[in-house]
Amino acid sequence: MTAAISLDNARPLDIKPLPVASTTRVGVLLVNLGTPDTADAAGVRVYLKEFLSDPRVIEDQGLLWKIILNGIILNVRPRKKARDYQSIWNTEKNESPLKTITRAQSEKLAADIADRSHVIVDWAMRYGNPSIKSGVDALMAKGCDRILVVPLYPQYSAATSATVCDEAFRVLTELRAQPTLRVTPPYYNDDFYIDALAVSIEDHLKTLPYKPELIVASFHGMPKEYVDKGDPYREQCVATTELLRKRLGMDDSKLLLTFQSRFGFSEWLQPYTDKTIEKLAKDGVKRIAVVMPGFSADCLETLEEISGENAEIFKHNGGEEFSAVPCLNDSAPGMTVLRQLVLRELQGWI
Ligand SMILES: C=CC1=C(C)c2cc3[nH]c(cc4nc(cc5[nH]c(cc1n2)c(C)c5CCC(=O)O)C(CCC(=O)O)=C4C)c(C)c3C=C
Ligand SMILES: [Fe+2]
Ligand SMILES: [Fe+2]
Repeated sequence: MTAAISLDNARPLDIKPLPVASTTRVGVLLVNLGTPDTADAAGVRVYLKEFLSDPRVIEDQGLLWKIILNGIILNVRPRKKARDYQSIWNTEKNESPLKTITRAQSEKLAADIADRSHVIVDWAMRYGNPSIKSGVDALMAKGCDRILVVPLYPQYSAATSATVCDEAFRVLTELRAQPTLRVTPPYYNDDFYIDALAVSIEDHLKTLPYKPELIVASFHGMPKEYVDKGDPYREQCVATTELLRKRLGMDDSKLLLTFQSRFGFSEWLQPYTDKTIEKLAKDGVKRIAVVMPGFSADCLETLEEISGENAEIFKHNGGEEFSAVPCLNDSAPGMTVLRQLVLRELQGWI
């Protein structure tokens, strides 16, 4: 996988169109990570149990892990995390922001490509609801015999992208008449993604009454061991950050790369976001902005952990101004990313 990492993001989009396959309908299924159905301990418990029982996420699912998960984590963590979810919950729709935003992305993408009337767009969550199975069933019920699965992660990791594929293909194992599946590749180095990130940062900075001294690009972390075993995730985060630096004309002292959301006691990818932010404040940096390029939608990890916890860490240690750049979400630049990615990968099908 290492050889596949590329900083060459100049792939043209005007590739000669392939001959179009004769098909009934084509489905596009956007898939994000998943989130609890309710912001109470019971809802978070169900979600965490499914998530943390996935061997793509916790690779060692041995007896010791089962004891820790069922005996400690699922008894302690849901109560605390339920409070965190309550602090960001979309009370109007009674759902987590990750669901609201993924649905909006799906609806806008459908409207964006409405001129291709035989394409149907839907969305799903890898853990929780709506499930990948319900998404595949719904698309098939509408006559889709080809489905493009879109893992909503710019950088590939086995813990995110691969487990979406695992589940999509597992769903197909239950079918006699299967639809044909395609999966979009990671888009960590595509021009349209880097441009959208740059525009979203520049637009956000214009809204601030101050100029940040530097920007922290914080990606979700993972155990270092997974990368040591060959997961290309870190290299793709590095590539995204380098391309973004180039695009914004910043060096590594002005656009820092960090990893957040450490879980458990093993070493995760470093530098850690919270430790970096603490050190910056202690070193006298007063104004920072944080961007989270690895999240295609705002969620617990961006809204609570970064905008809440990490802003607090910064200010507690002497920092003065902290601002988080919203994720691409269903913004115009964000929708351009999804449209370009999907239309490129649908070639030959539409
Ligand atoms: C070993 C555990 C985890 C790995 C590996 C991991 C990788 C990973 N996760 C995301 C994206 C998201 N993670 C989110 C929440 C979340 N992540 C973990 C653990 C691992 N993630 C947990 C236990 C949780 C739940 C919250 C908590 O208990 O701390 C979310 C937010 C979901 C939401 O409801 O808003 C996202 C998104 C990526 C991209 C990634 C890749 C390395
Ligand atoms: Fe996570
Ligand atoms: Fe977190």
